[in-house]
Amino acid sequence: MGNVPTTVKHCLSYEQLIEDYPWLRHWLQEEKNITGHEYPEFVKIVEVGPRDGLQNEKEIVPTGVKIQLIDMLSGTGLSVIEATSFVSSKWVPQMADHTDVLRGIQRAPHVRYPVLTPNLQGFQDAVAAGATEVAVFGSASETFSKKNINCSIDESMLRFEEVINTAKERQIPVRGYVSCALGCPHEGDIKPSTVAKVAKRLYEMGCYEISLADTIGVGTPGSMLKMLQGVKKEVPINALAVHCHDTYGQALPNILTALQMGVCVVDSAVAGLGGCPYAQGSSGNVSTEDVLYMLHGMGIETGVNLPKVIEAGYFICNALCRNTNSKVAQAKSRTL
Ligand SMILES: CC(C)(COP(=O)([O-])OP(=O)([O-])OC[C@H]1O[C@@H](n2cnc3c(N)ncnc32)[C@H](O)[C@@H]1OP(=O)([O-])[O-])[C@@H](O)C(=O)NCCC(=O)NCCSC(=O)C[C@@](C)(O)CC(=O)[O-]
Repeated sequence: MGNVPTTVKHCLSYEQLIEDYPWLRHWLQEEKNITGHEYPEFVKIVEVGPRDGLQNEKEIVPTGVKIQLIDMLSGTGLSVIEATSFVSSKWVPQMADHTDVLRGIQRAPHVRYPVLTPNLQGFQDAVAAGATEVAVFGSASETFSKKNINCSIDESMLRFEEVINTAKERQIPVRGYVSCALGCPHEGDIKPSTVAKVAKRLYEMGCYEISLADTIGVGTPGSMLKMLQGVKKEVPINALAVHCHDTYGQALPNILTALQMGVCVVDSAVAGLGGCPYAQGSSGNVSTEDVLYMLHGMGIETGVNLPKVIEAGYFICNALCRNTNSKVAQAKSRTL
C-alpha cells in the first residue's frame, strides 16, 4: 500500500470513513450487510417438507409415512415443522389426511407444528385437530391468488383477517406467506412495492412473521436484494423469512443475499421435496440439508443436526421411490 495516496487508503478503511464522515454510518452499515461482511449468528430453519414438499405428490403418500417423516424431523433439532394443510381435499387431495397426521405425530416439546389455513373453516378444523399454530397464505399476484385460493388479494385479506382475529382470541400464533414475491407463473415480474404492500397488510393484521416466497424459483440475488429493500421499508427485517424454490438453481445464492440483508429465518424442505400444484413448472424447495451445510460452513448456528436430517431425507426418498434433490445428501451418499 506504500504508493497508494493517503486519501485512497482512507477510502479503503471502513472505520476511517465512519470516523471522517459520521453521517455515512447508516448508509455504510446497510452496504456492509449487502457486501456480505455481516451475517446473523443464528438462523431459524422452518422445515416445510411434510407440507409444501408433499402437497404436489401425484400418488397419495400413506399417512403413516407422513407421520414417520415428521417424527424423524422432530428428532433433528428443528424448532418448526410445517405439518400439513387444512385446505379443500378436492383442491389438494394429498393433504386430505391433515387431521390424522396432526393427531398421529409425537410432538416434541421444543418443536412447533404450524399448519396452513386458507380461511376460517380451515382454521376451525385445524384447531379441532389440535393445531397450536397456523399460517395464512396470500400472494403478491392477483392471478396466482385466484388460481391458488380462488379469490382476489383483497378477498383473501378479509378471509385472513377473520382467521387472525379468531386466532388472537385463542392466543394462536399466525404466520403469513406472500407467494410470487420474485415472480409469478402467469404475470411474470412482480414489483417489490406490490410485495411490500401485501407483506405489510399481513404484518399489520397480526402475523408474527412474513415468509416471502419465490414460488417458481425465478429469483436471483439481484431481484432478491431489490425485493427485500422494498419490503423492509414496511416490515421489520427480523419479522421476515425467505422461502426459495430451486427451479433455476438460485435458491442458495438468494438465501445468502437475504442473510446479508439481515433476514434470519429460512424455509426449506428435507431432500428438496416440493412444488406448488398451482404454479406449473415450479420445482422443489431448497433442500434443508444444503441450507444447513452452507450455514454451518459459515459458522452460523441453527441447532439442527445435519446427519439426522439427511437420514430423514433418505427415509422419505425411499418411501417415494426417488432420488434426493439435496446435493449434500447425494455427496454424502457417495462417500459412505
Ligand atoms: C381456499 C379454498 C378452500 C377455497 O375453496 P373454494 O372452493 O373457493 O371455497 P368455498 O368457500 O367456495 O367452498 C367450496 C367448498 O369448499 C369447502 N371448503 C372451504 N374451505 C375449506 C377448507 N379450508 N378445507 C376444506 N374444505 C373447505 C366448503 O365447505 C365447500 O364445500 P362443499 O359445500 O362444496 O362440499 C380452496 O381454494 C383450496 O383449498 N385451495 C388450495 C390451496 C392450496 O393448498 N394451495 C397450495 C398451498 S399454497 C402454496 O403452495 C404456496 C406456499 C405457501 O407454499 C408458498 C409458495 O411457495 O409460494
